[in-house]
Amino acid sequence: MTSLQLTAKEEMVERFLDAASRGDLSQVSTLLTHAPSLINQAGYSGWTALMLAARNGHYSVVEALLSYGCDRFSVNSSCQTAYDIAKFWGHGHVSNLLQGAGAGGGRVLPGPELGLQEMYFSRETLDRLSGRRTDRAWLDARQKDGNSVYILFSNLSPMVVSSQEDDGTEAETKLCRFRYEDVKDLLQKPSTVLVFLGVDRRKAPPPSSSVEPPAWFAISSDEDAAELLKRCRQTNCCFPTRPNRDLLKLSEEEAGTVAQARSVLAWHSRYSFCPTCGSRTRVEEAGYKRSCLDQDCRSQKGVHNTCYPRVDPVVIMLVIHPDGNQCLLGRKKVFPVGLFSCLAGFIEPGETVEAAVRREVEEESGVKVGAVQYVTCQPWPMPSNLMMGCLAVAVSTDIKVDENEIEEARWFPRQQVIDAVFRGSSPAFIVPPRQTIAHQLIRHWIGMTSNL
Ligand SMILES: NC(=O)C1=CN([C@@H]2O[C@H](COP(=O)(O)OP(=O)(O)OC[C@H]3O[C@@H](n4cnc5c(N)ncnc54)[C@H](OP(=O)(O)O)[C@@H]3O)[C@@H](O)[C@H]2O)C=CC1
Ligand SMILES: [Mg+2]
Ligand SMILES: [Mg+2]
Ligand SMILES: [Mg+2]
Ligand SMILES: [Zn+2]
Repeated sequence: MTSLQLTAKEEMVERFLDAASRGDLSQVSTLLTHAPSLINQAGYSGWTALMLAARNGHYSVVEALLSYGCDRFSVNSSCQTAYDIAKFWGHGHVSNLLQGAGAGGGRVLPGPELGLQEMYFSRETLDRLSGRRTDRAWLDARQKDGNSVYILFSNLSPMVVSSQEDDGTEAETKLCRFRYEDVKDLLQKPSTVLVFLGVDRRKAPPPSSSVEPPAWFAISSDEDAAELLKRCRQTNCCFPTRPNRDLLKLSEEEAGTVAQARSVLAWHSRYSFCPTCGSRTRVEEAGYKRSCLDQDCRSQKGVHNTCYPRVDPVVIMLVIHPDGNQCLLGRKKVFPVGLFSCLAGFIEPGETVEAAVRREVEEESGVKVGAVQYVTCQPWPMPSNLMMGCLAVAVSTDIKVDENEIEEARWFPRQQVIDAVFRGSSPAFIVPPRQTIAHQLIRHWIGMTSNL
């Protein structure tokens, strides 16, 4: 009798799932009225009625199942929700419905924001106007213009002001902005470095107007930091001391400006002498060139990239397990407790992006990588990296870490990664902050539904 009852129940689940899959709204409703417990039953590979209806784009069935209170967060054996499935199969109306159904509830699974987001440090609010860098008269006029904006750096940190919430927590960090009159004495000092960053795109006047949009400059000063702070009329201003953390608190717009300014200033601080002959150098082209003062130096002849700001290319990669459902993350000793991130490494001379990915992954984790796909990049001004983000597919899975670089590396199942990104109740590990390309690559992978 018991086995007969079980068979009947299994048969009912099958009919229910089949009706959802075909989009048979009346049968779905009838079955649910008689047996409400069917609603979250799963069949083959953990597929529920909601997932099957979503797979085939049956909007009204999805709507009915949601109104009956089905669990839209349940996942199949590939850790995909009905939302993932609808999105993958291009049923935008269904994925929007599933997305909207979550309003008010805590988000625990990916939403449409999982698409690649604008990368922190990459917003270009200034038009660099590189053609103007040699126009001395124009630059002089812009420097003295009362609308021009100066940002002040000490020891490669920009002066910022942090506002505080009532509860004492830090709300926002903003750049302190200065006018020509506030800094003109600093501009006279030989040790000061001045960089023209560009003109404000947000304040571009109509084409017929003769008014120019505000120009932005970065100043690096070796004056005592406490003295520099006195120039600001605001209280709570400071020069942050931990760029990797503190510079991530700026708005997207200011972060883009700081990325440009800090990278150029970091280059000035490292290249004050000619790398070719050791002579002194002269700053030219509005802070974008340093020329050797020795006329006979080889750097004066032919193409010499030592004269221009340097950028170091770095690969950063999320390595996917051959089963498609786990990714490889590692931690360095210096990371905060529990934090795991993508592996990364400097590209070596004469190396392609793909070869650097394969070499760094094998060096640091012992895992061999096959296919490599470029995804996106991020300027990382600590001091001047261009992070090239890739997805890489592993062809071996045994881990043997290089303890000089990495403390630990592990394969993390997709569901654990989802929980960590969306702060599930007890995540197995901590992901890097949203401002990092490592975070964005992880989210990108979660948003992919490669196993469907
Ligand atoms: N935005 C993000 O999400 C992330 C950014 N990063 C950044 O990427 C960069 C590279 O990552 P990392 O794992 O450290 O790189 P690597 O794995 O290549 O290891 C760095 C080490 O390699 C040596 N090295 C080789 N070539 C260079 C070079 N051109 N410049 C500097 N050092 C070199 C250095 O050794 P030695 O010092 O002994 O000479 C350095 O300590 C770091 O600056 C890091 O801040 C990393 C992860 C995430
Ligand atoms: Mg390495
Ligand atoms: Mg590394
Ligand atoms: Mg390396
Ligand atoms: Zn020289």
